[in-house]
Amino acid sequence: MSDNGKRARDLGIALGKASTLIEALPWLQRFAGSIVVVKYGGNAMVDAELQRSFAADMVFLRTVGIHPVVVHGGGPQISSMLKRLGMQSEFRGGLRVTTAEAADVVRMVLVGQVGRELVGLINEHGPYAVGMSGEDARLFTAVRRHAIVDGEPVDIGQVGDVGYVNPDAVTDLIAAGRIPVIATVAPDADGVLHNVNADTAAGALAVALKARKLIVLTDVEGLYANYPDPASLISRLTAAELEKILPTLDAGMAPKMEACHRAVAGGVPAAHVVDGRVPHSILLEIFTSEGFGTMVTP
Ligand SMILES: Nc1ncnc2c1ncn2[C@@H]1O[C@H](COP(=O)(O)OP(=O)(O)O)[C@@H](O)[C@H]1O
Ligand SMILES: CC(=O)N[C@@H](CCC(=O)OP(=O)(O)O)C(=O)O
Repeated sequence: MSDNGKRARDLGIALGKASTLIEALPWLQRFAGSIVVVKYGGNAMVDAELQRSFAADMVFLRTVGIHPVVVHGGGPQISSMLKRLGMQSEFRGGLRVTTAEAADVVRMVLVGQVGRELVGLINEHGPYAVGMSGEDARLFTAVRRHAIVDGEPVDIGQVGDVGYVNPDAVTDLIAAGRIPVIATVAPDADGVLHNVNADTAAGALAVALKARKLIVLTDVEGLYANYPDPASLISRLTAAELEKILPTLDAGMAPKMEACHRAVAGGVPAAHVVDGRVPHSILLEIFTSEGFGTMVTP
């Protein structure tokens, strides 16, 4: 390539970067000062490089004046620990059957392992992340729930929905410029520990915090009308449209889409499912005009 050709190419690349930055301006203005709840899922968190880019994204959001709140899962990590301990691990209707012994392992893995690792990765950038669980300052009060299998309710032990949220501890951390990193175990009204699905908890927390957005990361591009046909990816749907297809969804997607529905029905202006396998997918969703993944609106 000639010198002129190289210069033209370099200029083209530089202009492309500048246009990406300027495209972000209206979104930076729109979302400054608002809370974004991000659900970081087990399957999108198994790759070390992706974990690092996720941590950088959270710090990026904080640095531009958005308040990220991380709710994390850890399903694969819990399954692997239960296996190491020689304990059975079974899912019914997308939820883990949780005995009292298993609930202790869930807490140990989510709070003591997955949460700690995420906090550590974010804090490589500065003293930002503080880990907590649904047990801290009564953040979540769980109510026992059943799994629905073939249309019938089935007892699956110490598994809870979020009955009540007291978000004060989270808002205190936000006000102090921290990034809350939340594990989703929670006591019920009698103090008994329950295992709460992380998508479910993120939806309930987004409502309680009056978040501007809920973003659920996963290991597919978004919601497919005809899973796994890639041509059937839904980029946008309303809560009413989602309500119609919720009963038809498979175990993996059901809690995510239910959480999006709960958030939007509870006043959150937009809920998104985005591909956590793509580095910086959260930034692409928030700061580009096209968005990314599936968006649910009221
Ligand atoms: N309609 C659908 N659209 C997209 N994914 C679906 C759909 N139905 C089922 N799935 C499955 O749901 C999975 C995501 O759920 P899950 O594995 O529980 O995620 P995570 O660990 O991120 O919480 C996808 O990998 C996909 O296999
Ligand atoms: C009741 C229930 O199923 N709880 C989940 C909690 C963790 C979770 O939700 O993790 P992911 O987001 O990685 O799936 C579990 O035990 O696996």
